[in-house]
Amino acid sequence: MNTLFPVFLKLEQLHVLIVGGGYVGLEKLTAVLANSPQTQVTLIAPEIREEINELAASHPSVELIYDRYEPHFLEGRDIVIVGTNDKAVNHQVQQDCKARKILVNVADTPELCDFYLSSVVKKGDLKIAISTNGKSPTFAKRFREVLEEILPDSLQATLDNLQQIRNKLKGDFQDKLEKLNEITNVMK
Ligand SMILES: C[C@@]1(CC(=O)O)c2cc3[nH]c(cc4nc(cc5[nH]c(cc(n2)[C@H]1CCC(=O)O)[C@@](C)(CC(=O)O)[C@@H]5CCC(=O)O)C(CC(=O)O)=C4CCC(=O)O)c(CCC(=O)O)c3CC(=O)O
Ligand SMILES: NC(=O)C1=CN([C@@H]2O[C@H](COP(=O)(O)OP(=O)(O)OC[C@H]3O[C@@H](n4cnc5c(N)ncnc54)[C@H](O)[C@@H]3O)[C@@H](O)[C@H]2O)C=CC1
Repeated sequence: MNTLFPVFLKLEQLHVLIVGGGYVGLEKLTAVLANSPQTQVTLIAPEIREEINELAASHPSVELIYDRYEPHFLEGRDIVIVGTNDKAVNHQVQQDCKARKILVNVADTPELCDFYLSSVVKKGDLKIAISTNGKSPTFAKRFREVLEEILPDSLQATLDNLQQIRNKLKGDFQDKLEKLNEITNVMK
């Protein structure tokens, strides 16, 4: 049973810390910015990949710090993602976050994660997050590709129309609900 509880975070209202500037740091920073490009992200590592520098150059809200992890970097952070190549450091970050009640993702250690990243399907305003409960990220990636392929581009127009209708509908909550259920019945 997959007991993970899905939410869609307003990440652009939060401050994210990424510890590690290698492939994992790059992958996670890319995932953050692809969804929430204006997120305040601080990434710290003694060595930082060139691609991360390029991303930071095109995203003013990303700050890079060339330093080793120290607990004081957690100050003011809401969410932390850690993926250094030093397991002891990753573990230390996780413990420091736990002590401060900051949610933490330890990229290659599911048992130390408070949350997992998901594969994300996007069609305009429609967003679908996929979890395999950590069983197979590669399956999640492939399934994302399948959904991206089959979802029509016209979905955005449908959502825009439905929003207009929703805003125009009069009556109480129950009336609106019935009307919207009726209109969208064709989807079944
Ligand atoms: C638990 C979780 C925690 C977390 O990282 O949040 C986790 C853990 C681990 N990933 C590993 C490996 C890989 N991860 C990917 C890719 C993605 N991994 C992502 C999420 C998650 N990965 C969380 C569970 C999500 C779920 O429930 O399915 C995605 C969806 C989101 C993202 O990272 O942005 C993103 C796809 C995005 C997309 O394209 O749609 C690929 C494939 C590739 O890169 O092409 C590989 C190599 C192939 C393979 O192993 O499958 C390893 C082994 C490390 C090792 O062997 O050392 C572990 C550790 C372990 O499993 O123990
Ligand atoms: N490359 C991949 O796709 C995956 C890698 N992993 C594992 O994740 C870990 C990281 O992988 P990569 O990013 O590829 O490694 P990498 O070697 O490319 O990068 C490691 C990063 O950690 C930083 N670092 C080291 N000590 C630090 C400290 N004390 N404080 C802050 N930053 C520190 C380094 O400066 C560097 O930026 C490895 O243990 C790897 O086995 C897990 C899943 C996938």
